[in-house]
Amino acid sequence: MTSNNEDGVRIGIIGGSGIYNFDHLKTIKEIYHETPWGYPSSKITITEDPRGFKIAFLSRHGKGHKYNPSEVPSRANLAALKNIGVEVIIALSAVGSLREEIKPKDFILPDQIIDRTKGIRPSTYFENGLIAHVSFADPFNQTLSELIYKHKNVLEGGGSTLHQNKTLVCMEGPAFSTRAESNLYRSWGCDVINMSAIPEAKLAKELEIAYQMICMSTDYDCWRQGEEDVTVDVVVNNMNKNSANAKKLLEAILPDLEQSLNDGKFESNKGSMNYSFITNKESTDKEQVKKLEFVFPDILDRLGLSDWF
Ligand SMILES: CSC[C@H]1O[C@H](OP(=O)(O)O)[C@H](O)[C@@H]1O
Ligand SMILES: Nc1ncnc2[nH]cnc12
Repeated sequence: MTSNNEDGVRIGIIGGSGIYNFDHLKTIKEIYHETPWGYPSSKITITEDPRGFKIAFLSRHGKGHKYNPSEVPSRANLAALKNIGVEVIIALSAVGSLREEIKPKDFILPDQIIDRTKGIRPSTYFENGLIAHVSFADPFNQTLSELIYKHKNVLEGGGSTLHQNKTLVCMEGPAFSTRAESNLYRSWGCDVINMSAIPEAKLAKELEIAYQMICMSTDYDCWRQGEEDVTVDVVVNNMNKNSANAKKLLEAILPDLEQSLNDGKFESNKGSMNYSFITNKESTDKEQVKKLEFVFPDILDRLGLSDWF
């Protein structure tokens, strides 16, 4: 399978609960292709901004919100975006707040994750005879986080605050947390909670994509006395209010992001996986290498196996 980046798309946006399209930009086309890891959760919409820059939008839970967080085909989602040329992803997510000072309708840029998923989500491209261990010490891209944070005043005008460098706990779901769990996460130093950052952030690292999640607070989960416990109703109501702010923030970020891409500020991710492969040549599985060509067209060169096919 070959790379398909003739559209020159370099930026991807993943929409979460309550954000199922990015329709204030001009739609150029929709793409829905199968990847070696199956179909993505939705068509990818290729849009063009006023400066002629192409942006790919993908809905994490699919049209009409049909995949629960454990079912989201994250490997296909990230592979499809990488295959069309995406180098940078901004992922949107509705989160619960575990801190008094992070109010519903505030936005958060996490810099750390605690993984409380249960191992039931496929979360690597490197298995079955081609193994690699990616460095995941810093799950988000700090350059991207800084770039987004510079535009915090876009939100402050509307009374919301943008918080930076917070710790996100990603739980399995789909049921929300018990009160004891919510308090436990607070005692661990977690600031916000969702069900979506894992494996998305891991897979983005494996694909050498600069990835930052913009979290939008919708509720105080269930730890806060006197506050309504989280329900889908509360999340959806507050996401309806958050989505206008999310689009405003994205509009402010995009010109800056495009300039940074043109200036090569995200080049350092490229080639980072070269230090992660561990399988020796004799034990490497050819089928697995073929599969990975979809996301790494130069995988044979990288593995020193150019004489293979
Ligand atoms: C609809 S409430 C729980 C749901 O909301 C968040 O989704 P997303 O991250 O895609 O915005 C959270 O992670 C859960 O999946
Ligand atoms: N309280 C919460 N727990 C997990 N995911 C969420 N998404 C929005 N609010 C949430």
